[in-house]
Amino acid sequence: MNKKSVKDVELKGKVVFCRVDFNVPMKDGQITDETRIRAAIPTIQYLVDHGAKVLLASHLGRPKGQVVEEMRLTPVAKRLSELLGKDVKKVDEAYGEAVKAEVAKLNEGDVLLLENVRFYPGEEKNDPELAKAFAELADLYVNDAFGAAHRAHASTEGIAHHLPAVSGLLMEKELDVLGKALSNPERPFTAIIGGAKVKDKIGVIDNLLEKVDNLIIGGGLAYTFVKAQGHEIGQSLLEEDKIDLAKEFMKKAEEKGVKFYMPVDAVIADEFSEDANTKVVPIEEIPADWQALDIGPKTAEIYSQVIQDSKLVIWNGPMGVFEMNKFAGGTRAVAEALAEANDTYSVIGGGDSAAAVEKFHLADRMSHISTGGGASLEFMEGKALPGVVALNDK
Ligand SMILES: Nc1ncnc2c1ncn2[C@@H]1O[C@H](COP(=O)(O)OP(=O)(O)O)[C@@H](O)[C@H]1O
Ligand SMILES: O=C(OP(=O)(O)O)[C@H](O)COP(=O)(O)O
Repeated sequence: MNKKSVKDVELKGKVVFCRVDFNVPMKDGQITDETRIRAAIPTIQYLVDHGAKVLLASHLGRPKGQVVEEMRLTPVAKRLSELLGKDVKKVDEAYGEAVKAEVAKLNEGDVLLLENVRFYPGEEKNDPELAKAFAELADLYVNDAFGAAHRAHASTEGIAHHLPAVSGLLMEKELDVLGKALSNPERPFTAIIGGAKVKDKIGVIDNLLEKVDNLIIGGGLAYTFVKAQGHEIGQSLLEEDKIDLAKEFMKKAEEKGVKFYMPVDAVIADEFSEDANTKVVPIEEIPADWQALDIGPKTAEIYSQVIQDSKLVIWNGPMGVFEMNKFAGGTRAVAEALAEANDTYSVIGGGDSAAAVEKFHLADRMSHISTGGGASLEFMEGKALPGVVALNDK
């Protein structure tokens, strides 16, 4: 990588504003998957070992510029403290006089976690004033938040214009591994796109159609495409204003010779709940008051076969609502197919996809689990990541 990293700069005695991605899944105040916290440890430990005073900043969820009690980073500070084996103090703000006072008390090797940066409206707007306020806390900026590197926000991009700015070790590793996989992809090259962030991912598909041999669609995303094919989808997830775009993608796939795989059957439910009544139906037979919450077994079989026949697979987004056992079958089938495909280089991206693989105890059988979903997709599309571009060149 042509960007400076923590290894290229003097750290001793420096106050370091280190942006990490602690956007972990939570349920009832408990962290349900700590992959992203663990992934940030090497950089934090490196900073500690080299005598820096470490300020950690992250977002959690999408609080939209307001304080949302359930999105405080307090549970993360507690878990981080256990993982690091040292006290991690947490403040309830992310900049300002009170925070400065805490920073002034730090000794070399101390770690202080700031509050969720998305509690401030300026964060996502990349407000230069907020970026300056963050920068005023520190001597050096380290970006280790690969998962948020595709966002040009005050703590991921703006701040880098006010301080010396370098990458963390996780950021460096992600860019290295993904870059190598993509520079000359082995073929057949397959992308599997699922999950629920329809708006974010639908644009990515356009670019992927230029690169891949097979494109597999699953998860909540799929039903906008199913609707575009002319089928009724009942209460399933739908992005109404993306139906025309979905049609265009299917046409483009055909023109480019990209094989486009969509669900042929689905597990449907009469409500969004673990206790729902469920059945498996062909994709064109979803009743009006039911919703599709997983791909069906026939679809899972077809997808597994495509995976077996691929040399490189990038997977982003679960095939169904895997958090509920009744709707985990499709995601499990895809994960197992990847685990069993010994000749296939598998790259898993996205917090939820990583959590799913972890849940099925298949994590160590994947070639690379990226901490970034949207970020890894944008990188693989060949887009510049603003959080990386803003760092100092070597
Ligand atoms: N058919 C579906 N309907 C509604 N939600 C779904 C469906 N399939 C998957 N999901 C949800 O998508 C979420 C993950 O979406 P997303 O954040 O886009 O993935 P990732 O974090 O892997 O990038 C999961 O919480 C899952 O429950
Ligand atoms: O979870 C994240 O993205 P991902 O679900 O695409 O992996 C990152 O923390 C970025 O979060 P955002 O998509 O709310 O900007």
